[in-house]
Amino acid sequence: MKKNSVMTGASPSAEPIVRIRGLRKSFGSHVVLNGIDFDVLPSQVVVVIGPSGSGKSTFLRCCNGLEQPEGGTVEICGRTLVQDGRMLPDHDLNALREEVGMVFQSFNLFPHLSVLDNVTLGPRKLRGLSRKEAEERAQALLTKVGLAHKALAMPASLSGGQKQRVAIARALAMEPRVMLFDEPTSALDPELVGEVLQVMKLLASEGMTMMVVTHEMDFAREVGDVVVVMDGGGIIESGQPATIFTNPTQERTRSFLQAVLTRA
Ligand SMILES: Nc1ncnc2c1ncn2[C@@H]1O[C@H](COP(=O)(O)OP(=O)(O)OP(=O)(O)O)[C@@H](O)[C@H]1O
Repeated sequence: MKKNSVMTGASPSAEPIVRIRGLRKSFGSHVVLNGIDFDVLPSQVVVVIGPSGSGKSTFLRCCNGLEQPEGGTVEICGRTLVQDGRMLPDHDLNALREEVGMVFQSFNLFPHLSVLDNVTLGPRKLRGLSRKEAEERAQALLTKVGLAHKALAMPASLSGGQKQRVAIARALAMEPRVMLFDEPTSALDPELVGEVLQVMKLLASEGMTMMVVTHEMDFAREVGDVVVVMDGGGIIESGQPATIFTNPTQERTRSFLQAVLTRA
């Protein structure tokens, strides 16, 4: 079900959950982010698209402190993660990171732990939940992602789509305020993409605040409240999917969309 802006509560006057100002990041002399300003409002689904190498993943990784920017500010839930390129000290950084769930292209499950233990580890170790509490929460989340029957399985026995759904359950177990998805379906065989997108659509319909880097244009069009187009280290335009996909203001957006949609 596609949300509307009333259901999302994402009114322009709402306080942003993620607030980014002047974000700059380089690798050596290569400027990857050239001063990004952006807000993510509660319950918004922001889909970040753009050509390969345009800085999408780096942008996302700066939003939970996985990359250290040289300049600019990132605030999560009103607390400062990075200011003028300086990160929070480790202890505070870890606490703030718990507000931000991240799902990677490559799943990153712990291979030596069962599905259930993958999902309970964070809440037990970082949130101090008892095993019983953590397992109850994990079972509910595994049910939500359609994998209750795999609780005792090991990651190696799962398909890529199942691994990614476990990774989503694991991130949700920390009860994050915002979920970041970095190309969550790019490593999957085409027939497994749908089951992961379905879970993401469910989260969106429940009002989860999400930032999603993806090459899945149908997802961007159907589920995104805002589509952000990156190119050359900056946001070249952003807006509602209907506008971005039918009437982009930038020629670069038009040619990018033409290229990916023709390829699909
Ligand atoms: N750790 C790193 N060290 C050096 N260069 C890097 C590093 N991470 C990213 N880059 C470079 O930064 C640029 C942006 O990379 P990024 O992964 O953010 O782009 P992207 O838009 O997500 O690309 P893709 O769609 O191909 O994943 C690329 O040129 C990449 O090679």
